[in-house]
Amino acid sequence: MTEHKKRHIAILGSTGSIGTQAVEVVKAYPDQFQVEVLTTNNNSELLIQQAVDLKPNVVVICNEDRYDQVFSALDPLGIKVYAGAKSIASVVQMDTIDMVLTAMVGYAGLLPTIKAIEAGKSIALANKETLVVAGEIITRLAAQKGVNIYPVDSEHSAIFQCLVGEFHNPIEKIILTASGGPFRGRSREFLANVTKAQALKHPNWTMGAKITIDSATLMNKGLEVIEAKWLFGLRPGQIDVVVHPQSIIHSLVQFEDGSLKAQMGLPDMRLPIQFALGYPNRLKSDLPRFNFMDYPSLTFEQPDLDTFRNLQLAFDALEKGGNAPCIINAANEVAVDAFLHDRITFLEISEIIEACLSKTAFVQHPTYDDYVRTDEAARQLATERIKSFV
Ligand SMILES: NC(=O)C1=CN([C@@H]2O[C@H](COP(=O)(O)OP(=O)(O)OC[C@H]3O[C@@H](n4cnc5c(N)ncnc54)[C@H](OP(=O)(O)O)[C@@H]3O)[C@@H](O)[C@H]2O)C=CC1
Ligand SMILES: CC(=O)[C@@H](O)[C@H](O)COP(=O)(O)O
Ligand SMILES: [Mn+2]
Repeated sequence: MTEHKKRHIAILGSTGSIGTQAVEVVKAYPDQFQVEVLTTNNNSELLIQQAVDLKPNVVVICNEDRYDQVFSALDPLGIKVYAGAKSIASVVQMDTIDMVLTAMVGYAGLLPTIKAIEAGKSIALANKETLVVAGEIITRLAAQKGVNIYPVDSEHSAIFQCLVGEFHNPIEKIILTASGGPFRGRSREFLANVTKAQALKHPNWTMGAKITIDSATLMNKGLEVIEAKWLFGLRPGQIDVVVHPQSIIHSLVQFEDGSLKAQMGLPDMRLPIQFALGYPNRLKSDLPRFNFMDYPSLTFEQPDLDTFRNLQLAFDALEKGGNAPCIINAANEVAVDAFLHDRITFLEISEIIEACLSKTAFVQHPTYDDYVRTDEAARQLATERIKSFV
């Protein structure tokens, strides 16, 4: 990015946790960024507010029932308004966009990311589910189109930051840090009775509900292991997880000479967001600084894979390959939603994912259509399984 040319950004999921922080970042650097597109699922009020503030060319509201409300607020300002999920997949291809930040949650991120890459847009990737579901076709397509994917996820941003200046040096392994979530150190007996209110209390990060539950089950770390494989071209044996309850070291790279590089900082997503949006420049910021005296000990533990089954299931899916990660992602999305609606217990989340992994038809070399079919089949199986619990 030159100092004179603004980067034109589409923020998909602008009303969520990452989306609102991205809006904060772009507002802090008006000479660096121009927002072209904002999208939301349902949150018409916040979308209107953001659009009045940032004056994008286009907004998309997925929920078609709210189109009229958004249109009547934004059309007089000359902002185009579209409705429906399909519109997101087409607006990302607009000529005026340089970079697409994928900050929507879940499988819904896959198609817009494919369309954005097809149109040659740089990707700032928060939506880890995209790479979990279809990492092979996404990375192949990005390579074909010469598109860079910049990680936003804090661990992957940390690894990317460690790799800057080292891209010619092979990685021996990476170490993803995990907070351990709100139930770190707890037994399965304890987990049997935990509530959604307890699971939604992340010790270090304020995030959307789905990823917060994933952190509590350690599925977030499992998804991140798979995300890392595709982002950094690693074999399963090159990815370790260590529990680091303070979330200060965001992850590490070990090189072939044995040297370890880590990226550290206070847990604040605005930093990885602005690193991805501004790459290769580090933008001067007044975000709070880390003080060693506030953290007299940084500690590390082994993850407990017997208690937190989801992390093991994600390693299993990674090892199996093909559509297995797509299966666990779909089952997890359905199970987490059911847990958030008090329809299943915390431990039943893993039971559902395990059942879907063993019962959904396996495809070794999936096409995009295979992923769509796998996602549907695994969701259906998970839904049936949930009904059988009631
Ligand atoms: N939050 C964080 O700190 C981190 C998040 N991530 C990843 O970033 C992504 C976003 O997470 P987060 O911001 O926490 O999530 P949120 O739930 O806070 O926000 C999700 C955003 O996506 C929109 N959205 C939800 N469902 C759909 C859909 N089906 N189609 C289109 N848009 C949709 C939401 O709209 P509405 O407001 O109407 O619901 C909202 O704007 C996830 O993939 C997550 O794993 C990664 C690292 C850290
Ligand atoms: C902020 C971020 O990147 C999250 O993915 C975070 O890592 C969640 O923390 P844990 O999954 O380690 O609890
Ligand atoms: Mn993360």
